[in-house]
Amino acid sequence: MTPGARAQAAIELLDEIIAAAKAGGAAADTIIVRYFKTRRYAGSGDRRAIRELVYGAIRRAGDCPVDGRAALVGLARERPELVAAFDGSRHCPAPIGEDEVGAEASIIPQWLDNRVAATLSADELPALLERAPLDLRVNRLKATPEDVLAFLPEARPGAFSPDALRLPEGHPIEASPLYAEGKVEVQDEGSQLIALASRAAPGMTVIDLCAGAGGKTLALAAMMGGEGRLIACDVDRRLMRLGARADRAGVGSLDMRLLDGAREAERLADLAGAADVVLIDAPCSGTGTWRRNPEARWRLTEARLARLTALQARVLELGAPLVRLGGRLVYATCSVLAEEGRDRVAAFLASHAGWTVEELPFTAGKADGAGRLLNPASDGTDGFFVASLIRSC
Ligand SMILES: C[S@@+](CC[C@H](N)C(=O)[O-])C[C@H]1O[C@@H](n2cnc3c(N)ncnc32)[C@H](O)[C@@H]1O
Repeated sequence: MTPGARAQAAIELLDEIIAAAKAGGAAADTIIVRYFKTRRYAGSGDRRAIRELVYGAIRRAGDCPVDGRAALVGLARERPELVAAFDGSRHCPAPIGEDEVGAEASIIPQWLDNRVAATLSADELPALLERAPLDLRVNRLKATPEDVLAFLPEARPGAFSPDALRLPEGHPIEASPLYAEGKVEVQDEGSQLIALASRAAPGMTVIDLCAGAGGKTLALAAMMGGEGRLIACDVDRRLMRLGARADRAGVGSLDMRLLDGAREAERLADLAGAADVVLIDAPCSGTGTWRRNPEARWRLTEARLARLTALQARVLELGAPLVRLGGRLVYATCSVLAEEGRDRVAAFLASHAGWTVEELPFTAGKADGAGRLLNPASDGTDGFFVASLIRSC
């Protein structure tokens, strides 16, 4: 494909991605895979180049551009070599008009500027959109970091988590026997710290209330060393993928509960006051993971954020009664917004007597209300808020 045809393909893809973001449709990655399935003439070099253009345009636009052309013209204003691809020939985009400026460059959607500024400084913002590193968690059920390092000398130990290793970008770890044998999981070091915050240990009863596909459940299982009771719950069917992942990771017994969103409390009634640890990795805006998912900025709206904060309050209400006296409630979000993190926990503490705040077992992040806030610039992790509360009566 010519540079112009690649630019045209990028515009078409961006049009679809923008429409999907506005309508709550498929993710950018899914749209790109689908697009190339029906265009076999695009070789691997074309695909790589088009993908790079699409993500370049997404990363530089905090607000959703009016259309794909505006998104790519904005990128071309920063990359003069791309302007020539707009030459108007067959299968190529029309030349860029003199007064055509394209989508504005920004990191944060304008409506969120002040809210992000409440927790992060201006020099911490660019890292929210920089490429994420490739982190591994060594699965202690099957290996030690030393075992893994012997096979992966290119890996570097993480800065905070004893089980974290960082690989060079693009490393094909998923093709490695270490991965196939369940000795390592791909997991951001920040996610590993959320599991560590739980202080889960052998013999405990641990509930992962919002387990998703089980990334943190597997980390909890490794901390428990195969002893105790681990219960993974979620309202989303992707929880069912956890069985195969747990087998690969050598997790012996795991209670999986697919919850009905309207009747969760009923399904959890037998666990009231029973848990040493309840982890609530709450559904959130994902502002801390924009570097992996930059188009999520185009999907977030004021109304969606309000629905999420209400849901966060609800899952806290659901999880708190499951904690035994002296047990621990760990609340986390992969968001840097105060309303999803420190304000959520402050509201919980203000309306629930008998909970005390506990120090977290790591130094990453900065103090933020009752918890700590990790961010890519200072910690090299995704952005996370996490707090640990102990039930005292
Ligand atoms: C941040 S994700 C969890 C990610 C997961 N812990 C991991 O490490 O991969 C939040 C999860 O909360 C789940 N969720 C939303 N509402 C819920 C509810 N009422 N009860 C339990 N889980 C809920 C979502 O389905 C989603 O999987």
